[in-house]
Amino acid sequence: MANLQKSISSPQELLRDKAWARWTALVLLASAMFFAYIFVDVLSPLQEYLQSTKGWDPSAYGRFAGSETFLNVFVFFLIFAGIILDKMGVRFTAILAGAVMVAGGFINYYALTDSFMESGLKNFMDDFVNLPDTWWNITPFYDGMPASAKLSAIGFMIFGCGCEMSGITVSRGIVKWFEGKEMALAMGIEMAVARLGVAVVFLGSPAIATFRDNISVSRPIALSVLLLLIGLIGFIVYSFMDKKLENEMGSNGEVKDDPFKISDLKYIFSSKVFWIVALLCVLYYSAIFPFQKYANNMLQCNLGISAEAAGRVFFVFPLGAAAITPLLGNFLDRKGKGATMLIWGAILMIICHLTFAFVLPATRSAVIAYSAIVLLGISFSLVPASLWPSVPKLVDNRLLGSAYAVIFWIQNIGLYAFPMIIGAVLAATNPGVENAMDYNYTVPMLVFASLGGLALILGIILKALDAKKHYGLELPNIPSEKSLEAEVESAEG
Ligand SMILES: C[C@H](N)C(=O)N[C@@H](CCCCN)C(=O)O
Repeated sequence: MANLQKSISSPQELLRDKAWARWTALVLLASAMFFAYIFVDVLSPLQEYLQSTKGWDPSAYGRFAGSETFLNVFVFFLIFAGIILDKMGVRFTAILAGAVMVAGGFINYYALTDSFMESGLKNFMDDFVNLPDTWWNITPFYDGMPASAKLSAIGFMIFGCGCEMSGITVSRGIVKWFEGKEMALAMGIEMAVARLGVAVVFLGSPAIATFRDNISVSRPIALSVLLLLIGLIGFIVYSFMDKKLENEMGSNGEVKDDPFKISDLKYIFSSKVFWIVALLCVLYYSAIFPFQKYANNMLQCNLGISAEAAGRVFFVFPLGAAAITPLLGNFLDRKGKGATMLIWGAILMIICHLTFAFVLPATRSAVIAYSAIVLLGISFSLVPASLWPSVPKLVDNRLLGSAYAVIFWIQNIGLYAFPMIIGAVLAATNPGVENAMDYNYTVPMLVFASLGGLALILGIILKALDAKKHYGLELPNIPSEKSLEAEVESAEG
């Protein structure tokens, strides 16, 4: 109805009504996310080389990997990012987020260069950036951690602020350009492009690091900082389009929201349906991204194969998700069924993790491994394709940036905690195991399956609540011609 009212009161065509313009805006926003996701995982396939050339043992690597979410979770950066987004708008926040990613990326690159190793800063990091390594220590540094890992962690945590800030800004930007149009398809394409970034990196990063048999871990990271810079330029170009659209909206009598006030955050925090979505998000994603960190080794242990071979099996996961997410987004735009898709996504995830827990160790079958990974890819399309486009149906537009930010913040807590929890569970259930190929992953996989079980319960509650309160989660984003005609008739008479 809101869209219909907008179209009744705004006869002049806006920039976002032109297909070429809104899809160009999407290309600019999605490219920046593609480059960001490349950076997120650029070092993931290089663990072995980080150890041999920079002395990073598994704990140094683990602390570095966990640092990405540190400032977002513990310094509440994501909450501030949401407030900045709602107060300052998409274009300011996009450029800020892009610049923060470049700055963090550059620090991470510098930490891995020879110049850093010869600098006074290295000695400073060795001597002064130390914290006692006790069991409760959740900081990204510990005494004895290589200086390059410490500075990399600082760079990565700054990058993580920019990356998550970009994530919420891009979602907000897509709503701005695609609301009432192909919104879920656009979000699906944006996420698909990001997944391609992850797939590209697992093949490209080792090839670039070992170019001409001269191993350099700083080479792929230098290239990805360059890509982040291109992403920032994309955000700057986007900001001109955003400005033009906003000017048109102002001069066209387009619905103007009340300005955002921080006290309005109480509407988000007091909304029951918002909490259900946020909890569903943290439970579901905690069984996906942290699983990704252990998947290679889990496949190695269950199938008795090398890390490279396991990587090739797991490669179909981001690729499959990239292929299916836009199709499901398109389905959601035209047919709806968002809450049902969330439920099916959780069911498929439970089946996959239970297969990894019980069936794979018993059969050691590559066919079963591939089938489960493909199913998980479908699950990882169903949930993101329906979750993110559903948020605008639950939250007022002017609070949308903050709403995405709070969901990301809660999700980031899970993303920070679960890699550690799973590591601890793996160690506790495999006492005395020394060879990394000999781990039994049944209990960790059961933990992931339980997260899926809880997400499923929340999905069912969400669907029931939607049926009662009519949020429209099961309705299409693009109103059918019939329903538009009916609305026009009722508006006229
Ligand atoms: C990790 C990040 N917080 C996240 O949730 N990413 C989502 C995409 C959210 C939409 C970004 N515009 C993902 O599925 O990767």
